[in-house]
Amino acid sequence: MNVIEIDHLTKTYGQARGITDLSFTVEKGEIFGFIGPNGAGKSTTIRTLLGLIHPTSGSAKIFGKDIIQHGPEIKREIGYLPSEVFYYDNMKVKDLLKYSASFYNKDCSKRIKELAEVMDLDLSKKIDDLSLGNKKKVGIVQGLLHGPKLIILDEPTSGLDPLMQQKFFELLEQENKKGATILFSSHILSEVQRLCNRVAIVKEGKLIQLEKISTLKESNYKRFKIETKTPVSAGYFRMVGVNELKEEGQHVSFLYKGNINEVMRKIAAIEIQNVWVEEPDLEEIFMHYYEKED
Ligand SMILES: Nc1ncnc2c1ncn2[C@@H]1O[C@H](COP(=O)(O)OP(=O)(O)OP(=O)(O)O)[C@@H](O)[C@H]1O
Repeated sequence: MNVIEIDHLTKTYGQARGITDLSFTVEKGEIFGFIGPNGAGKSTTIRTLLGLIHPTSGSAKIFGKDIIQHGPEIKREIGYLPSEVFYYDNMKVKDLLKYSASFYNKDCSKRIKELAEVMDLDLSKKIDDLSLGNKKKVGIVQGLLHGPKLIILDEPTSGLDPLMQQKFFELLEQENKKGATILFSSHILSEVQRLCNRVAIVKEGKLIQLEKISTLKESNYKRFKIETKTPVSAGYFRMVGVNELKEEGQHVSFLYKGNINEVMRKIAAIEIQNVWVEEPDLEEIFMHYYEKED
């Protein structure tokens, strides 16, 4: 079952491009990554899904229901963490969270306490006195307190220290195990790689790739690092499938995509000291997509 269905969604801001003809689906139970550089259209997509802005054309469904016709009903089952959180600074954290909880027809007080404990958030403090990271934690608790079926996170980790990021990810994994579907927007690839099953890559408002993280990593490039006994002649490894070739004396490195035997034969034909074949991280693969598309 699809929790999110985006169908040829376009949003323009006057003359400015937001997103263009975007289509993809997110299945129930997925942790779905939504990656792209600044200005790619991630927030525009999310804000459209939440009914905060209206699409110029196209449509989208959440839980099988049209986002415009059934907006308020859908939103009760969504937990949303915006990229930037703004609050009435004078309020205490617990009062703000109580107020947020009042929008749902359930008692969220126990869950608020649990979440605050996990995220190490002091409920008795005034919002005004909180650091940026702690304000972010308030947003996290606010987004999760009602046990939403769909969690939408827009660049959620900015401002959180590594320990808190880890705790936050564990929390998301627990929510996912309990059945929540997660849409996780980010420009930080390592966190998407760590958390998500599938990913949509957007660039300049358009979808350029939709892939399982495992496929994205496996079916593509391998990073070769080679140490030779004597310096190799310049361009020795320049062959079809080799990218980002760096030759520095006895050290050669490149990304390779293609028939592995061909590159192995090339390596075997010279005296080598050492060789490393690694999975490139998503960052490297991602940069490559972008270069290719430019
Ligand atoms: N209110 C607005 N008015 C005009 N243009 C806008 C508005 N909001 C977004 N845009 C434009 O739409 C495009 C997509 O922006 P969006 O904020 O959706 O990208 P993003 O991928 O979320 O990037 P970021 O990570 O920087 O938030 C950009 O070119 C941006 O300048």
